[in-house]
Parts: sequence; structure tokens; C-alpha cells
Amino acid sequence: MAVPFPDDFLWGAATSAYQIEGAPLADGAGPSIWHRFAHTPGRVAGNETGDLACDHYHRALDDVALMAELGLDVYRFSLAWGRVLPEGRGAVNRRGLDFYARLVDALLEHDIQPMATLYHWDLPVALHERGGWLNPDSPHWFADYAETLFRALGDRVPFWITINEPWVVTVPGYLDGQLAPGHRDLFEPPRVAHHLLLAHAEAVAVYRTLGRQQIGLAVNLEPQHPASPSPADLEASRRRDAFINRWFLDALMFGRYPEELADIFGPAWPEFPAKSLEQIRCRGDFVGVNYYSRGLVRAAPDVAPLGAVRLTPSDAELTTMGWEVYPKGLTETLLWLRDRYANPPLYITENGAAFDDPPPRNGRVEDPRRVAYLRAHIRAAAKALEQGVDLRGYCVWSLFDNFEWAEGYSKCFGLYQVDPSDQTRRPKASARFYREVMASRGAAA
Ligand SMILES: N#[N+]C[C@@H]1[C@@H](O)[C@H](O)[C@@H](O)[C@@H]2O[C@H]12
Repeated sequence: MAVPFPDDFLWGAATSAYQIEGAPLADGAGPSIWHRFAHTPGRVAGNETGDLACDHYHRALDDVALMAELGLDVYRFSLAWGRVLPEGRGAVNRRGLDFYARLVDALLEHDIQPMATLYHWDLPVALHERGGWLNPDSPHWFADYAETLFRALGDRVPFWITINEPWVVTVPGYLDGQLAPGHRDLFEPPRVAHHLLLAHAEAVAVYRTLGRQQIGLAVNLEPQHPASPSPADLEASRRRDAFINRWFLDALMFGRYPEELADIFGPAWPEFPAKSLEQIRCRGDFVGVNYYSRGLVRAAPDVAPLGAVRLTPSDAELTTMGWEVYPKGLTETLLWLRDRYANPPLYITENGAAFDDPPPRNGRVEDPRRVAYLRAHIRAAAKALEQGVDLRGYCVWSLFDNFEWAEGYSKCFGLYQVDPSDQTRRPKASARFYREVMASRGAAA
């Protein structure tokens, strides 16, 4: 492939604490809402939990050596809030903080740049019991936690992501109840979202006084396409675009929410004070883009609150998550960000696919569909770069097969298969492919 990727383009892979670390209560760590949620019968497929996951908490240094052998430029991971602050506030747990310091130092020793996500969904239970993200103090709790990490690791971590996918924290967490904390309430999501945005802005403000590197927000984005040219489907597609793609970014970039949200939430949509909207207005240094697929939208007036449903195309290739393989949507998303928000610096902080991989044969795991998915999406990113998008990096989701939230371990996104019997990491064909892509600075895609 003709290579538009600049030499300083960062190739990486991504994980998150609860999905790979295991040992959620080790060394003084406080429980998170995901520890509680996974241990609540019926919440996770097969009642699986992150108690062991990929045992990364005990294997981190070996895993960093594996990342170096793979050839990563950057490694995106998350910090478990409850490891560092077991009560979510107050006393620091040195052993928890030391785990992350060792991880960061090992990455740097292997010339891998750390990209640290402060919050990847695992709120300390102690804070949830104070109302969690519904509590107006939650932005201050988060900013204090962020400051603790900035002071401890800010000299060594060049990239910070405040919150991973605030939309997923808000909607599956508080509207439809699929993810922790499993609430189902129309009135809670708007307040949770507002507090998450205030939390991001407060953490960025603290970082500006302490740090000199890069800080941003990672958002899940998916282009919305009407299932037909009918006015109803066009309107439903526009509503879903506001609900998923513009809710958080318009607030950050413009200091205002999309007007569709007041229609969608109706009486559940509060009047937000202008002052707090101005506080939220905060571009940050980059936008992290988590892209997986597109939405094909049909109007569904009886489906509250959106009045829209996402269709699964009958003639499309699907991942085991039921998502359409749609690489063109990545180019479309990146160009949309360029045009709507004045070409902000972007990192693709997650892109990948779940497929049912075969067991290893002669120590090798063949995953040709994931190789094809990654190649197509890297090429789609290249198309956006060639059109002037300020894209600076790409992280595969994920380094390892891991705990896929409410799906448990049944959905495998990894470049490496993890043997549950002994935690052996086995590279898949996609790991070998991605190593070539990185070594060739994109040309092998
Ligand atoms: N589902 N799925 C895969 C992946 C999930 O494992 C990540 O934790 C999230 O940030 C985002 O949803 C994407």
C-alpha cells in the first residue's frame, strides 16, 4: 500500500484494567462497580468475572516484553481507580500506585510510549455508594484522583485519556442497564453525562497546571445511515447521530448540547446552567476515536426514547458482536471530525473485531477474518490521512482476548489468544500481520 503514514505515526494496542488485570482486590485495592456487577448473578454471561482475567497484574513485566517483541510504539492501558484510591478519595494505596509505576517504567525501558486512561468504567464502589456519577461532587472526586496520578506519573506518561467512552458509561450504565452499575432510568443519564463532562474538564484544568504533554477524551463513534430514504428514517438517523456521536463532542467543542437531546429525553432533560456548559467547553489536546462499525437506522416510533432501531444488514459480514464490518465508516467518521470540529488531532484509540478463533495448531492461531478487518480499517484510516485528517496514531483493540464486560470471555478481540488453563499468550495471525504493519510503518497493510 502506498504509505501516507508519517514516520512519527504511533502504532499501538489497547486494553483496560478490569478486562485484563485480574486480582481486583489485591494489595489493598478497593472494589469497583464492575467487581460488584460481575459478582451479581445474571449480569454477565456465564456469571464470569474479572477475578483472574488475563492475570496481567502478576504478569505485567512479561507482557511488556511481549509488546516490545510485537513492536508497539504506544500501549494504551487504564488505571484502576480503586487500586490507587481504595475509597475513591483520600488515602493513596502505595502498592496499587507502585504497580502502575512499574508498568510505566517497563514500557519506557522498552521504548513503548504509555497512553494512560484514567477511567475505563471501574468506579470505586465507595464512590458509587455516595451516588457515583449522579453526585454533583463526582467531577471533583475525579479531578482529585487525576491529580494524584498526574503528580505520580505525569513526568513519564506522555498521553492521558480522562474517560473512556462516556456515552457507554451513561447509556448502557444508566439508561438500559446492560453494564455496571446496571441502572434503568430516563432521568439519570443526562445528569451522569453532564458530570462526566465536568469531570473531564476539571481534570484537564488540573493537568494544565501540572503536565506538559497530551490529554484528551476517548469517544465511541459510529456513522448513522438511514435504512431507507424515507423522511422518518432520515430523521431517526439524525436523532441517533446526535444521541451517539454529537452528545459529548458538541458539549466539549461548542459548549452546548445537540438540540435533539431535549426532544429525545423530553421532561427528563434538565436545564443546564450556562456557567457549567461554559466550564465543559474544553477541546483538550486530542480526540481519542473508538471505531467498530456503523449504525443502519430505521425509525421505530414505539421504541423509547430514541424512536429508532439499529438494523443488522442481512447481506453484510458481521463480527460475533453482531456488528457489521464496515471500514468505510472509519474514513467517514474521521472526515466528519475534521469538518465538524476544525480538524482536531486524533488518535484511533480502539479499532478491532471479535471473531470465533480456532484453538491453536502447532502453537499458531489462525484468524484470517481479523487480519482482513484490520487491513481494511488501516487502509480506511489511510484514506482519511490522505484527505488532511490530523490522525496521529492507531491502537488495535485489543492486545489480548479478555473480559468483554457483560459478554464475559465469549467474545475474543485479541491479537493474542490467552489460554485460560495456564494464561499462556499465543500470537494469532493478526499479531504477525500487525507486527509487519508496524515494522513497515503501515506499508504492509
Ligand atoms: N464491545 N467491545 C469491545 C470494546 C470494549 O472491550 C472496550 O472496553 C470499550 O472501550 C469499547 O467497547 C469496545
